[in-house]
Amino acid sequence: MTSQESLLSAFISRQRALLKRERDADIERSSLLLSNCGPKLLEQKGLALLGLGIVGINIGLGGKTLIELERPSAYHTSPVFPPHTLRNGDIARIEANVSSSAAAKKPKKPTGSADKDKDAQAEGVVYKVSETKIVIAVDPSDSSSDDLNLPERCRVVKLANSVTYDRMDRAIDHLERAVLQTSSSSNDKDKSAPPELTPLIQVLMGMQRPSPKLSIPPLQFFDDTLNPSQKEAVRLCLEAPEVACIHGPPGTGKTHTLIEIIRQLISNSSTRVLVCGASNLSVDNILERLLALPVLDNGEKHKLKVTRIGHPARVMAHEGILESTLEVKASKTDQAALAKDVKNELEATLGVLSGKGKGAGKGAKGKPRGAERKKMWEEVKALRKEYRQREGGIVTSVLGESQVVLATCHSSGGRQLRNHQFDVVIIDEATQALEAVCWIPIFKAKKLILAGDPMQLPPTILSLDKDKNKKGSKDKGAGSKGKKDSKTKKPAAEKAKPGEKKGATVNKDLPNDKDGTPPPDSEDDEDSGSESDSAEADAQESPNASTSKPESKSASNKKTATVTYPRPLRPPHTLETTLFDRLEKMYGSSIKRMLEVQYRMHEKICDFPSKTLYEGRLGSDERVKGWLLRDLVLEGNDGGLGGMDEDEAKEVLATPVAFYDTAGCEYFERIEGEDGSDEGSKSNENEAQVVVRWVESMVNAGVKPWQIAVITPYQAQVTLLTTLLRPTYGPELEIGTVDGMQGREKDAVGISLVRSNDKREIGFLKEKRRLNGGNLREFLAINANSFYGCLRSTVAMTRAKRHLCVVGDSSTVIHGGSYLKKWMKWLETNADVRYAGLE
Ligand SMILES: Nc1ncnc2c1ncn2[C@@H]1O[C@H](COP(=O)(O)OP(=O)(O)OP(=O)(O)O)[C@@H](O)[C@H]1O
Repeated sequence: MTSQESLLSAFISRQRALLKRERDADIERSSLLLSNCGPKLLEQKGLALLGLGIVGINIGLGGKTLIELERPSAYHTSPVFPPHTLRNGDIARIEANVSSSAAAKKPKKPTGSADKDKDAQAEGVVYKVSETKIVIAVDPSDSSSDDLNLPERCRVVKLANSVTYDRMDRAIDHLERAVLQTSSSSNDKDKSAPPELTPLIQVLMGMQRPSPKLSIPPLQFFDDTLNPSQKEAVRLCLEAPEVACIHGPPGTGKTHTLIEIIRQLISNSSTRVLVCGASNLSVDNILERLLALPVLDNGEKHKLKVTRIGHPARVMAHEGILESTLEVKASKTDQAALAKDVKNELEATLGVLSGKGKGAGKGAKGKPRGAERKKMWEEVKALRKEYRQREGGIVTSVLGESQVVLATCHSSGGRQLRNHQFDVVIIDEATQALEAVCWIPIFKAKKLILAGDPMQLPPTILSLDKDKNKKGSKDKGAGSKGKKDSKTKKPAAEKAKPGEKKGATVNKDLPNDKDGTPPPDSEDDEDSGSESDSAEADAQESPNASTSKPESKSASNKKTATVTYPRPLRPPHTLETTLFDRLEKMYGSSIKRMLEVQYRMHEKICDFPSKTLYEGRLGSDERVKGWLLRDLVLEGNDGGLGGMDEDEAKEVLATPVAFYDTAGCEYFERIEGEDGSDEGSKSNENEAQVVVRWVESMVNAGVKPWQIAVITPYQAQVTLLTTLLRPTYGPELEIGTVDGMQGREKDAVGISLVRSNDKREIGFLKEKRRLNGGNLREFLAINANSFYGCLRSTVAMTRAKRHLCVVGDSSTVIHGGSYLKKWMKWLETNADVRYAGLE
């Protein structure tokens, strides 16, 4: 084996081992839950829906059987489901709804076990879910769920999603076969010819340098309002032969820039673009903006030919979204009528067989049995085959005509896109996607554009939590995600001892690197610098310059070391290292552009993140840099000053950043745990009262509740604040962890930091990406002993547009590592500091 081959093998083995560990952690989490909890408890935890009846059986794309379930009025007073976590794409099982007492009499079988009661259950994917109806798509090729002999009364239980892992594993197998040019990977049985080793794959895997820039004609921007850094990013992406990255800090117009790139790419050629996102929301966000655009084509206005694969997360947001789905488009083709006849026949036969859907005349008890049933199943199989063939032709023609196809990274690996190739693949939110999931669409194109912000939240990794739990980590806040942040400066106590290889404890069970391969990618080549390094060292180099110096390295490195790019491929240290991170490290700034003007925040709100996270280069657009609540209220917020004295109101509204410091007040946190251990979520009653007073002053001064959000990292504090604020201000005032807050912004944002104790302990607030985090995400954290079924929110200082108010105990928070220490110092100097106890 050459040294390059052993390097590639080491990288692939590490990816596989990390993915396996992640899959195991996920399975362990689900099966622990499923085997430990009865159905009632599962429903309470949002993982099951009980007492459902089947109301319809239809056929969806791919010949899948769509089983519709609702809450029958016979069992429930309300048809509305209780709160649950079943979402599109989740794997779920429909099973008999036996009562707990009946189940207790039977010998116990773990609900999550593979040993299935085949007669009374079917496994599938959540296809659609509304307040009152859930549709599960069952794949007929999974023979165990073919017979649909489902019970009268069912429940739906959420299962571990192995499909995602299977697709990622296959992508890594594919990668191995491509880079080593073997006909089979060490992991799979596929003996076909190895996939083409394109220049893109070679660049991504460090086998060749990026090729010289493409020469492109002078650019005519569709949107001439793009700022210079956005235009630069567009140019970089168009000129890059293989790969380009856009670094978009919060509110800098990342999506805006991507839209221009897509328009440029498809404007004058037959270029086809696959646009992927880490989440359905990010895909829909781009789709919505594309649908709003007219495109000039031969002098005439035409809508873009856009197709969305998979089910949109927000169907109602834009009427065109649903119209753009492959499903709806396919149903409108000329060939669709023929397929529809087959589909109707198929649905009718299935209805008879299940005794439920269309064609079921005899009721559940009159379902055909024996030979008659067998014969009907043969018919179903033949009809399904015919339907699939017809439908396959339709799908190919719809996709073939599309200039832009949009899908999540995961769903780009589905049957519909099999054998479809594109010129360019764009991955949005790439800094929140595992590298392996990015490879699913990468194989479908010759060129890759990644967009994201490595300074916001990394992908959620469950296996890191396991490691942390094993190591006795105490804090189980939203930060039970892994801690590693490639840019996070660690406080001295957390740094490795001299000679100790960082990551050694985490990776004990991973395969050793072969001789001669570089050590795993770790934090040791960065971020060991002093606290003050970031801002001043940043001034030395432009992030957009093609340079041989690394960006944001430790102070000493920055001052002395010159790094030669490209740097070799390294096996990842953790799955939190994204493809974006890795490429940045391998090729430096030559393949990346940072967007440098933000359009969201008052410049004061932007100042701290800019200095500490973005090397002081995040500027504010003229229109937003000075905007205050005062302007909002006085200029047509149709309201008076809510009874507040005008001068007083003006003062309240004229402050971009306020800090209520509770240091010395002894406003101590409370730990919400069954056993009172430090494991539980935390709340802070006195601090919550300060937040209430802040909200009161805002509203009294004329700010509307819908213009305000309160964010806190702890679920217990969210609950407390909700109890205190909701009765007065209603649901318009957003509090904490609502998943719909992802990517949102508010005019006034209050952050309640909660932590205050005399031990000076502070847990997951340490993660600086979490504080900056542009995305609020829900996170179900589970460990071996207990289930934290709460939806957590990310504290996001960059959500605020005109006013940010921080409430917390600086004397505790200052011990949360260098980033928080810096933040507390910054607040002391720059914010309007109000000592909570005195006011
Ligand atoms: N060149 C520009 N001129 C004027 N406004 C702009 C420009 N670029 C972006 N914006 C505005 O800035 C806001 C943020 O843009 P966009 O949603 O594209 O940013 P983003 O980086 O994708 O956001 P997020 O931080 O949520 O990821 C939008 O209101 C957008 O209209």
